[in-house]
Amino acid sequence: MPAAQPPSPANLTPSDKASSHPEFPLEQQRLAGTVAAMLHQIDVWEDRQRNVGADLETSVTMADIAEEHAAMLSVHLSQPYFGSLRVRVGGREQTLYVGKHAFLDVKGGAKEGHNVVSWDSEVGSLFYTQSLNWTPRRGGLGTIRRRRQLDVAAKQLLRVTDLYDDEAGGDTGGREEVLIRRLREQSTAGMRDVVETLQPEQNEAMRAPAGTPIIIQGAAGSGKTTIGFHRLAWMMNAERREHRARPEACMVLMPNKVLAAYAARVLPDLGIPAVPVTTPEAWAVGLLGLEKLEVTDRTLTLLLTDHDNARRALAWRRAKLLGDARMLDVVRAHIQAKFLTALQGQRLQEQIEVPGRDALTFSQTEQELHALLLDVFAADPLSGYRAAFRAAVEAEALARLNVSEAQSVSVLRQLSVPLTSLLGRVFASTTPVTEARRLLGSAEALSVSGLLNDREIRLLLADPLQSIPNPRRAHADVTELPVMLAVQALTGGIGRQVGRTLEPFDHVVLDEAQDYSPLLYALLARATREGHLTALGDLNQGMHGYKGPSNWEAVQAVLPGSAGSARVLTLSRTYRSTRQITELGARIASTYNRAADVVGVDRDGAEVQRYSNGVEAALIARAVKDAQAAGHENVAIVTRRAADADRLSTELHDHDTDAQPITTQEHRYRGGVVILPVNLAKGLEFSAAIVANADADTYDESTEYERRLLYVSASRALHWLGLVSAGDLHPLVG
Ligand SMILES: Nc1ncnc2c1ncn2[C@@H]1O[C@H](COP(=O)(O)OP(=O)(O)OP(=O)(O)O)[C@@H](O)[C@H]1O
Repeated sequence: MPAAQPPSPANLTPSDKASSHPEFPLEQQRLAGTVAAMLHQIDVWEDRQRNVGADLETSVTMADIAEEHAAMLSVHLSQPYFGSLRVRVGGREQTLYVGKHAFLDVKGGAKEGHNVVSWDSEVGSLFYTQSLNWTPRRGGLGTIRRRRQLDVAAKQLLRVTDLYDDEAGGDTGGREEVLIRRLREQSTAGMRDVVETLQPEQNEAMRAPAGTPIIIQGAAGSGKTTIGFHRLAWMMNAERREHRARPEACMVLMPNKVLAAYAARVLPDLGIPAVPVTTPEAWAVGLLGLEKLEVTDRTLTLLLTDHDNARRALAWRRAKLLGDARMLDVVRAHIQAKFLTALQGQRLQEQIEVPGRDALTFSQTEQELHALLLDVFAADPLSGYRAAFRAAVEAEALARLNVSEAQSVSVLRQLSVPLTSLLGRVFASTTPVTEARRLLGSAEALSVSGLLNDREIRLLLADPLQSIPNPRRAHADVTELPVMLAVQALTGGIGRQVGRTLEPFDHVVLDEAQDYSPLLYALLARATREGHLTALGDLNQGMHGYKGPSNWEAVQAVLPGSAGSARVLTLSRTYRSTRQITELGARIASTYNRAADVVGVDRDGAEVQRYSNGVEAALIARAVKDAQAAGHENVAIVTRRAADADRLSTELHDHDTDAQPITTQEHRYRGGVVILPVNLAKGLEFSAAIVANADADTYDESTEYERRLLYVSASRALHWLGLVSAGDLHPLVG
């Protein structure tokens, strides 16, 4: 059944029956008034003659700031708002308009002004909740009388939909109607914002008190990633006060670079284009200063290729233990012992010249240095032991020599060389990669903390991955990377590089959070302001249980919060796909996940199309044509492996089908017809998806991991899904 061209603001016109709402003309008038008020304000800001201050410099600054305001507001002229709220406070009724950007209509005045409140303000939240009462800041009781969605595009009102109306008996069902209209739209080449249709439970998760670490748990398509980005934007609002975050001081971590680039496209729409988006591995190797390091996942290779169950179990348990949060203290105890040993026999004695004073000597005995280092360990500095020890010795010198502030620069310069050489003797041999491996290869080093029992130490010393080759280049395995990062964090520091110093991130968002170890969480918590980590994940979708936490409690335990301890918030509905696609996905997921019963938005679509028993490339080409004939431009062909995608993209040429391959992390998704392996498709979504090789040979039915991959492949489509096999289709989807 070919899908009709789904409606979108672009192809809706006011002549639709939507304009039949009795207040449509009134709202139209109001919109014209708001646009005029905004235009007037933009003119005022752009008029450099008006923005004059006491002197030239102040005038230039004022004019620049005004121009910046004008530029920010101009972006929102075409859609000043998307909804309104009729509220009653203290016996007075008022209508508030809600948009993506706040606007204060100075000229219009408080009464008939065309003000717009921002979606991420406290008042804006009232548009999304289910509750009908609230306590305004000034006290008293506020009541919601009406919630109204206003579809606006290109300064035109397209549709008026009441979501709740006191006078019409309360809930109108309009919220679901608006949501379904939105979900019928075609996919784009980037993640979209959902500011206009945020659902109540998503709104609540997004607005969990700032300063509280949160873990958003939800099934595939429940909007976790989307909500994580919205929370980040919400964190930038001035109303968050001391918790307010700066875009450039935040970080988003996505599981691969293709997804990172796809998701980052939502940032400008949310008004936060400057947020860095990267992957945990890229961030880790960058911090280690080893950008060329190849990151492997040899445990995964072993789990997929080795049939010796005992060895597989050993590899799994060892990887789990490497990511255990206790490893931070294991590393800590080991390197502290190492540095204290290296300090033995060291002392410092230096002649210092200070003009106008007799020759001075600054000296530190081994015992004194030892005491300073213990103080540094106790302070647990963000900058790491090395920098903090240097600062401690310098502070000691300035205090002992009792020099003026002006003289201190010269004193520190004279101390610099001998101090660097002392630091070299104590810390130099500790590079994160070698030290982590030294620790993991020594029973003695592993036992220093007293945290690991003999069985655990033996497990870490074992090498179940022996048979899996290592690359020729310098490499690190994903399972050992967090231990290396722990060495780095404690010795050289961890956080956001600002010039030559490290500062904590204002806020960090971690996607696919079920695939990262508690140790990584402990390190991220260290690198970030307290309580400012948002993790998005689904324990049921875990592809890499050996790397991830066994439960969210293990993560909560290592995430301190300044405004409350870590909370797990669950999103219960899924939004991505039509009923037909959601049902097929649920069938696959139910084979490994008893909690697979997710509630999807009930949206009807095309039947799932099946193509089998023929020439593979010809069948895929036919599926692509069918998807396009059904009106879908963004079509993905999902393969099991990158090599299949490369081969098929060539073979498809013989069938007049051009599919762009996305087979490495360096490729970017730009829309159109693409062909990509399932590991790079995770997190992406397309109007139509075609699962290539959807058969039991490719996705081994007896292996849970393979069934999980089949689920990921089959759950990428919004509207149209095709399943292809040269032979019979996989029993789970046939
Ligand atoms: N409130 C909403 N309004 C409109 N669309 C929504 C809403 N919430 C989610 N969506 C849409 O649902 C789809 C899935 O969202 P998203 O990718 O954030 O989910 P996810 O939980 O991270 O999925 P996965 O686990 O598969 O990565 C996207 O197309 C998103 O735009």
